[in-house]
Amino acid sequence: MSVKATPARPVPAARILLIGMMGAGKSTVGRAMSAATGWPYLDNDELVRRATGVPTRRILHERGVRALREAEATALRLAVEQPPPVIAGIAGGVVESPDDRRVLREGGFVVWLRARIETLAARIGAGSARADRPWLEEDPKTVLRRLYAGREPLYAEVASLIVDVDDATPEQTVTTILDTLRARAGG
Ligand SMILES: Nc1ncnc2c1ncn2[C@@H]1O[C@H](COP(=O)(O)OP(=O)(O)O)[C@@H](O)[C@H]1O
Ligand SMILES: O=C(O)C1=C[C@@H](OP(=O)(O)O)[C@@H](O)[C@H](O)C1
Ligand SMILES: [Mg+2]
Repeated sequence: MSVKATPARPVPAARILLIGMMGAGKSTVGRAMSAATGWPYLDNDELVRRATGVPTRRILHERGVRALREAEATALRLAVEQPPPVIAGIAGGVVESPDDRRVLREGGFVVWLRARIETLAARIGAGSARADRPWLEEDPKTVLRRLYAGREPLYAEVASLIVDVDDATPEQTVTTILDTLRARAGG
């Protein structure tokens, strides 16, 4: 399948907030969208480091899950303060907080990159992608299933757009999102 190299019309400036489970492709799609649009991409990991001075993995190991969630909630608030156009990759777990769901809904165009457990496990179950994800020290599929069961309705609740990413390249997902923004702006 070919991907449009040049958008038919300019995409209206937006604050795009990418959400979804770890391994859904938030960082990859965010960077591909940045390359396609020239808009800046801010990743949760980078925002956490900016807010706390410490990488996400170290926060988890040294201060625990509560501290990591707090840092990721702060990162979300930094993301929604950025003037559009901007793209941000939001931590997978922030939807578990009602307050953070409100910040998401009010903060931008929320895109849920939805993927099956099998897709997530295949993408993060091995190699450096797994090493970077402290949550997956047990069996990845078991962890993913448990987390996803609680989060699926919450992602649905906050999403402005849902994109199924299982069979899409990052570039195809970018095109889907940008086409939707253009269409919603009347073009
Ligand atoms: N559409 C895709 N097809 C195949 N692999 C992908 C796709 N999107 C991401 N990946 C791979 O999956 C892994 C996780 O992607 P990443 O962007 O880090 O996800 P997230 O930020 O949502 O946790 C990376 O190794 C990445 O290269
Ligand atoms: O889903 C989660 O609970 C988490 C996902 C990770 O980010 P990615 O979604 O970029 O892997 C990171 O925020 C943290 O380890 C928690
Ligand atoms: Mg990521």
